[in-house]
Amino acid sequence: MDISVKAPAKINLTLDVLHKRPDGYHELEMVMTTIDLADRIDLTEISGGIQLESTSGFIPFDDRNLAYRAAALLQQRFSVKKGVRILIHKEIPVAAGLAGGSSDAAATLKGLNKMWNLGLSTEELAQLGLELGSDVPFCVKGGTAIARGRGEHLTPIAPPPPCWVVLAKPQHGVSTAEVFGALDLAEKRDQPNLDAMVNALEHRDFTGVCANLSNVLEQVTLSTYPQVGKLKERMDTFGAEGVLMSGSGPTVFGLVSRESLARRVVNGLRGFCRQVYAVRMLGGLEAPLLDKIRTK
Ligand SMILES: C[C@](O)(CO)[C@H](O)COP(=O)(O)OP(=O)(O)OC[C@H]1O[C@@H](n2ccc(N)nc2=O)[C@H](O)[C@@H]1O
Ligand SMILES: Nc1ncnc2c1ncn2[C@@H]1O[C@H](COP(=O)(O)OP(=O)(O)OP(=O)(O)O)[C@@H](O)[C@H]1O
Repeated sequence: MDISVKAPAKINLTLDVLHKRPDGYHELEMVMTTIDLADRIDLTEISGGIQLESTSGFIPFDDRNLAYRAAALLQQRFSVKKGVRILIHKEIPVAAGLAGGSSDAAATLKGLNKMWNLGLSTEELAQLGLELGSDVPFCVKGGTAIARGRGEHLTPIAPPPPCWVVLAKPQHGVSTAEVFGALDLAEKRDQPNLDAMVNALEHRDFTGVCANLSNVLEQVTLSTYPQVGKLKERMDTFGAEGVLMSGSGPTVFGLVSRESLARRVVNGLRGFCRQVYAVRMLGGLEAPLLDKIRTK
């Protein structure tokens, strides 16, 4: 059986770091949502082992790849003898703060659950996903959610109102571990107003969503990479109605209510940045409409 799974990127509408935990991770509180910028994972059953190919040369092809590790985890945990060839059609920029690798891992877990008839629930897949990375449980479930803990305690909330998301990814990538490592929790920081964001989402209040975009990691990444700040300024100047860095960065996103304005922002940014995209929010649409697993 061949299976094809869509693996959408996420953005963080808010991101707060509450404290550092004894296990070295940080306790987070954030609002995450999926967007219609997606990799596609094609899975083909083979007699044994794991083979991985990708349209992108920028990702590892061995057991450092999160999709590879997702397949290996299922093989080991459930004594699966069958193998799989994984083809990753890469559209999400790498090391960008958009959870590209995590979403590939989540899609691989979901696709192989079906291909190998494992009968695992979404909750069980999310728990397995946490062994691969903090963003994987959210990527398994999708939609729009408050994420707490390392990112695995998920409360579904209302999706953002329909709008355009313009993304600009500077040429360099960013290491998530380095950004968390450079965060000084003793320093005063502008913490997001979670209630105000949730309220704006519930009321489909686009202006309220834009006004409450906030990410405490932004200042950390920005101080190492001033280009991120410049991109934010330009996005704002060209007319984006709300602008923020996603996750640990360096991708900057702008929310725009009208398509014509989204085009203007994209055209404006193209002179400064090679990787610019305009996509729609998914945020909850994907569950019924796209879900996602197509059997060929
Ligand atoms: C920044 C976010 O993208 C926000 O959505 C995520 O928190 C990062 O998720 P991720 O890339 O799946 O992160 P992981 O692969 O689990 O962790 C990478 C590194 O980030 C740091 N990390 C990550 C998550 C977390 N809650 N606390 C941390 O301190 C740790 O140093 C860890 O070694
Ligand atoms: N399938 C994959 N796709 C992209 N990167 C991968 C993949 N598997 C492993 N990686 C490695 O993971 C690192 C982070 O890449 P990724 O694109 O997932 O970052 P990110 O979008 O910043 O993630 P997050 O937002 O979850 O922190 C890269 O250095 C890359 O080499």
